[in-house]
Amino acid sequence: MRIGCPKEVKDNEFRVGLIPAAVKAYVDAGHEVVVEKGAGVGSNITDEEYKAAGAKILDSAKEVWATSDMIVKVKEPLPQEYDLMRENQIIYTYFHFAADEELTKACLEKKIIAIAYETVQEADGSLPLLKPMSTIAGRMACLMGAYYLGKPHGGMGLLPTGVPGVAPANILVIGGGSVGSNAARVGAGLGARVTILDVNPNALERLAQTMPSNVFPVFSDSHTLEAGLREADIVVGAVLIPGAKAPKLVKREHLKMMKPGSVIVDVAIDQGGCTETSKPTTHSDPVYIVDGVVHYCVANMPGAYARTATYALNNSTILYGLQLVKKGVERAVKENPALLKGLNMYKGIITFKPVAEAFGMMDHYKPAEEVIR
Ligand SMILES: NC(=O)C1=CN([C@@H]2O[C@H](COP(=O)(O)OP(=O)(O)OC[C@H]3O[C@@H](n4cnc5c(N)ncnc54)[C@H](O)[C@@H]3O)[C@@H](O)[C@H]2O)C=CC1
Ligand SMILES: CC(=O)C(=O)O
Ligand SMILES: [Mg+2]
Repeated sequence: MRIGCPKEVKDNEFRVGLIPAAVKAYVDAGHEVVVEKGAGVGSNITDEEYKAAGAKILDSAKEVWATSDMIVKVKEPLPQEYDLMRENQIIYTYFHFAADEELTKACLEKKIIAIAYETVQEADGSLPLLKPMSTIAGRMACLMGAYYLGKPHGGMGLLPTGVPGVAPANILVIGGGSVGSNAARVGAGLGARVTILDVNPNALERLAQTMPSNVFPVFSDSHTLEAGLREADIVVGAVLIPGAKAPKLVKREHLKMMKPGSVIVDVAIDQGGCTETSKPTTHSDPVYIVDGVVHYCVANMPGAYARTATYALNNSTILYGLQLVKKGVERAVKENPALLKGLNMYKGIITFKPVAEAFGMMDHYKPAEEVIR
């Protein structure tokens, strides 16, 4: 198989789909790897390092897309990449289809095979290809919140650590999975009082056992959410129903109950966001204000810490990527139920139900098990 890695095109996206060690692993398995010139620069990886690992460097994204059987990326294809996708091409990347109807329709029309990192799911419910980036975005969330609490950045002017004689911030984290637990830990490290909400009793139990004493795991319902929003200086949106549009838990009317100059960091924005007033923003223009509340909704947060993120991502993607190329996509997903869950689209058919449901496109849906026999 020929594996291609184009340079990312999203705003301030410095990650790259392959590291040199991953290139070497594919080459050692008997495959060919092509990398777009300069694709690794944002993660401090040179073309020479890719060449030394066995890759061929191509001058343009067009050549990479045109000649590869499998594309390995980080972010979803953007509109300028839609015409580069080819029928039957495997695209192995984050898609977050349920938040993006235009992307869903473009990929269906192009009849690609979409293996979405974010829905590859092991039997224990874990999301091994989302987790490394959730860890990074979670660790960033309270730092971003802290920054935007600063008066020059639109916030109320509260230093989250507090100082002797003045109380620290209250932080509300909605969702206690990978993003939420990492956000809570960093928030606690800053010295804030952290409340973390979840609906899963097992998640609450795990948090209660592992979190520092200034983190309070609480069951999430309309009352605890409202109480948390009223007292919060920073809110972190970290809920997920895998592959589905995020539930809009924070409503427009909630903003009026919140403190003026408080900050919402809606990490769940890549699945549409868990706040009614959230819309995706970029690293170049990360925040906007609604009803006095600062909204930070960057959909590719880990792109800012690309060196760490690229390596963390590859540590997980290579295991499943090798299965795809060694066995071919059909046999690989048949033999590995975790990868089957990652199959979101197969040659013009949606194979992941929450995506079809998000856009009323059930007529384009067939279960993955039926499509791959
Ligand atoms: N913006 C960005 O750059 C990034 C965004 N993300 C996104 O962050 C989101 C969270 O990801 P993870 O933490 O990995 O997911 P996860 O599956 O580890 O955790 C989600 C948690 O939300 C909880 N939950 C579901 N419904 C809830 C409700 N109604 N109230 C309270 N809790 C609820 C679940 O029980 C679960 O514990 C995802 O949308 C993910 O794609 C992840 C990385 C980067
Ligand atoms: C998960 C995701 O959307 C990201 O890392 O950018
Ligand atoms: Mg998008």
